[in-house]
Amino acid sequence: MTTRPARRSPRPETTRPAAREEVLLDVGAPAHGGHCVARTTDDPDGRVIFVRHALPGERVRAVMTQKTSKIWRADAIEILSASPDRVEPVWPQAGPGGVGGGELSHVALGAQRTWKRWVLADCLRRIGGPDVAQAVTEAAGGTAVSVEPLPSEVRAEASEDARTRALAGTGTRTRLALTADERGRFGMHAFRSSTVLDPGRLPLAVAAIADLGLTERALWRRHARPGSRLEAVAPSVGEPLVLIDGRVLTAEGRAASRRRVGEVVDASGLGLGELRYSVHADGFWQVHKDAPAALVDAVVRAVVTGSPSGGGASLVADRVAGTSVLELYSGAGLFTLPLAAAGARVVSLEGSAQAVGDARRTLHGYDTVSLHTGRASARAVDELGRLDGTPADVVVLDPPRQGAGREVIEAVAALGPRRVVLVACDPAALARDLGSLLHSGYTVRGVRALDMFPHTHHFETVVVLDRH
Ligand SMILES: C[S@@+](CC[C@H](N)C(=O)[O-])C[C@H]1O[C@@H](n2cnc3c(N)ncnc32)[C@H](O)[C@@H]1O
Repeated sequence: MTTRPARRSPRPETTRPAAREEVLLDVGAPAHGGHCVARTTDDPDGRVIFVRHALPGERVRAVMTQKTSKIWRADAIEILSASPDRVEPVWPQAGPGGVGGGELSHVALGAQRTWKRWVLADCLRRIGGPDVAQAVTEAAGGTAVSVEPLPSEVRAEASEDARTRALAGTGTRTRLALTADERGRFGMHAFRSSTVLDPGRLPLAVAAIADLGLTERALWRRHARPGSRLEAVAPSVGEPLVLIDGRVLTAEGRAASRRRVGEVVDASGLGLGELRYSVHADGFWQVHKDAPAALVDAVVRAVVTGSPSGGGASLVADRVAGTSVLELYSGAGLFTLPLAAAGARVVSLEGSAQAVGDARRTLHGYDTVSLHTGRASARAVDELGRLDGTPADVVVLDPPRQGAGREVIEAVAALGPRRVVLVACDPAALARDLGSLLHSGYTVRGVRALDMFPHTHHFETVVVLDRH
């Protein structure tokens, strides 16, 4: 997810307990959503409390933050016995009672990936069921799927400089959203709340955004009303842009003449050189600076070889030519371009007309591509999935957080492509979508998980399935 944190529906205001209530908790395994399962120390069989800012194996003092008939939540405020994986948080303002979006910043980066690995396996088992869990484990070589770091984190974690290692996973977000408080100062929402807090120096953002002083400088406040939304974008080509309530500004705060930015993705590992995109500054684009290249590599390899991993530069141009691909949830054409450049015929479907407009600009030179605007549905899959009357060879899906859902997945299976490549930013939705595919004649061939959102609980998974 994400992604630029996707536009959200109105924030669920946490049902805070009327009086402050503190509890002592023994913390168990991580659960999907960035918290751990915990129970009070005096009642190990008692009701589960989902605790944030803690680590498995810790004993913590926590303050209850939500108590409903369905869920009890708490924030760890004092660590009574600390996990060896606990570190000085890279973003203290995202700690207990703080802003959302950095909920794992107290966890060593390697342990964050172990956490996500556990959550993926747990979702596959609990939500997908034993067949789904087993199919994915077998495709991963008989073990739980590892969540891999992206190149920036690999470099930072291997650094000889302790400070660089400690800051690994920071400075990588090229998109960021803020909201103005009642005084017009830009900040971030507290977790599950409409309250706007000062997020500090925005450590997860790339330097080009962090250096804009978005939360401090009067330059930006001048354009704000209470509740104003600010989006900052640091593209791979050119200067950053700042959008305040849709108005586009340069890094100096002057009105900008462009709404689109250029993005370049290095696909030389696939033998495709540099891919050039044109995208609206407020449109969807993968937020980690390494994510577009990592995902393009995984998805194109998956389409061609059945495995999202591996090397071999010349593999694409040799083997994708003539392949027909139906791509659903195609955004601004992140995967459409390399697939077309490699010689595939691509029919893509995307819900946002603006994103399809961007893809048209990027892909204007390709007559092997047909771009459609519309909602992914069984009917759309049926209508678009046959190229020259023959079902597409491969279907690529990269749905939003809620997943593709049974209707779309069953329509894909009914179309009968020989291969399906499913990209998922939510492991629970992935488990559901995989369950539908496995029960419709597909088998898992390859899987890869990428830590595209360090210091949060989010990650991305690419799964390849072949028809049996
Ligand atoms: C996770 S993004 C992936 C985009 C692209 N693959 C990328 O990585 O840049 C999901 C995309 O699905 C689109 N979308 C969301 N719901 C949709 C729906 N019901 N039908 C079609 N597209 C949808 C969104 O506009 C967004 O562009």
